[in-house]
Formats: sequence, C-alpha cells, structure tokens
Amino acid sequence: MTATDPLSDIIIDVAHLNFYYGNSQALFDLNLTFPRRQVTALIGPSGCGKSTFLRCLNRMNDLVDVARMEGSIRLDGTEINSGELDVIELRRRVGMVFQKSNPFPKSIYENVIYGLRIAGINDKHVLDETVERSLRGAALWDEVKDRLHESALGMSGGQMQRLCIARAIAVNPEVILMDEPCSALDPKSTARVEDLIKELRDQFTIIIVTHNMQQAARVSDYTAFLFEGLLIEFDKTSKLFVKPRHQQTEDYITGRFG
Ligand SMILES: Nc1ncnc2c1ncn2[C@@H]1O[C@H](COP(=O)(O)OP(=O)(O)OP(=O)(O)O)[C@@H](O)[C@H]1O
Repeated sequence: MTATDPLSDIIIDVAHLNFYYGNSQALFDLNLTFPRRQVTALIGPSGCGKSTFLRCLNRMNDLVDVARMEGSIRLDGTEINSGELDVIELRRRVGMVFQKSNPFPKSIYENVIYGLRIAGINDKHVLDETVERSLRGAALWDEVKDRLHESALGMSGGQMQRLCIARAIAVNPEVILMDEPCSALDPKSTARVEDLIKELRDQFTIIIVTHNMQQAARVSDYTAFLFEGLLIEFDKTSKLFVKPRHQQTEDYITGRFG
C-alpha cells in the first residue's frame, strides 16, 4: 500500500464487531476500516444490518434497551465504547444526518447553531460566522441568507435536508454518518444533496447508507456490501461495481435480489 493510498490513512477501525438485539444477532464479526476524507457507501438488501452498523459508529444504538455490542470500534485509535471518549464528544466528532430531515421548530439560524448553544457558546460573532460557514458548506446560504430568522419549517424538503447537513457540520465533526439521506427527496433535491456530498468529502469522512445503487456508484469512493449481517465485500466503488469478487455482490448489484 503506498503513502498516497487512502487506505493507508484510516479514521475508523472496526474489528470483530458483533451486534445483538436481545437474543437475535444482527451483525457478525465485521472487520472494516474507513479511509479518512473519503465517501464510503454501505449497501445491501433490506434488513442486512446497514443502519445498525452505521448507528454503532456513534453509539446511537445505546438508546435501544435490548442492544448489545461486542468487539472494537476505534476512532483515530480511541476505543469509542470505553470510558476514554464520552458519548457527547463522540457524537460531536461523528455527526449524523437521518433519512427524514428533522429540523427543530425554530429559525433557520437557531437550527444551525443548535449544537453550539448546547455547548454553551453564545458569542454572537462566533454564532454568525458558524451559520454562514455551515450554510455555505451545505450549499444553502444563497437561498436562505435573507430569511435566517424565519422558521425552518417553511423550507422545502430538499432545503430542510441540507439544513440538517449544515447543522451537522456546524460543530466541526470529523465524520458524518448519513442514513439514506435522499430517500424522502425528489430527483432534483437528491441531485443537489449528491453534489454536496461530493464537495464535503474534501473536509469530512462520510459514511452513507443507501438503497440506491446508482447513488452509491455516483457519490462514493469505497463501498461495503453487507448481507444478512455479514460483510461480504469492501472495495473501491469503481472496482466493486465493475468487477466484484463475490457472486453474492454481483447478484445484488445486478438486481438479481434485494
Ligand atoms: N430496535 C430493534 N430491535 C430489534 N431488532 C431490530 C431493531 N432494529 C433493527 N432490528 C433488526 O436488525 C436487523 C437489521 O436491521 P437494520 O435496520 O440495521 O437493517 P438495514 O439493512 O438498515 O435495513 P433497511 O435497508 O430495511 O433499513 C433486522 O433483522 C431488523 O429487524
């Protein structure tokens, strides 16, 4: 592996990850590393564990009573499930954008700086700067700069999803997890979010769950294919979609099941 190979610069290292909901095992011995400042897509048929895996990466599964995880997930070398990293700091460093946009019933401005307010930051200069930087980063600034203090709930669905991306980047995360971020959007808004993902990759590591294989092929640098809780194949997207190593991957990407 050469020094310029992205796989030589790893931000998240997953080893022997098993995950259970009560007695039912959802993930089986996953071993995978996520390269820094690259987009990795998680694909696979419904129920294969994509969302469960994504939610392990910032401990969102802690909210599920019956959930239990074994194995190791290291963020830049620090075990995320040990006492070394508290969950609030983890979620600042590993942000999340959900399938359905979830703006708060507040102004556009207050939505963006929500994480800063929680952290006790009230300096107007810092907040104004963060709002502009984040909205520009989310390709939304020009559309909303004249109505920052109006309710976010008056925005279109595509704008709301980009607002949620702005809210995620406002706290300077290192990783952004996206769980089917375009599934509720029309084709035009989807194209805007996909363009945005490609732009954000210069600054952030992005891990995206998608059902849409064309989308995975368009936006990601790497792809992981999961099937029934197992990682079947992980490779460069350009390779996995053209010359998969496993029959199951080929069957899935050619639409034979799923
Ligand atoms: N809160 C939960 N409690 C119990 N079982 C769950 C829970 N969430 C998910 N599961 C189960 O875990 C398995 C993996 O689900 P998960 O949602 O991670 O799959 P997925 O690949 O993201 O599916 P989809 O593409 O349909 O969203 C499924 O069998 C699902 O029924």
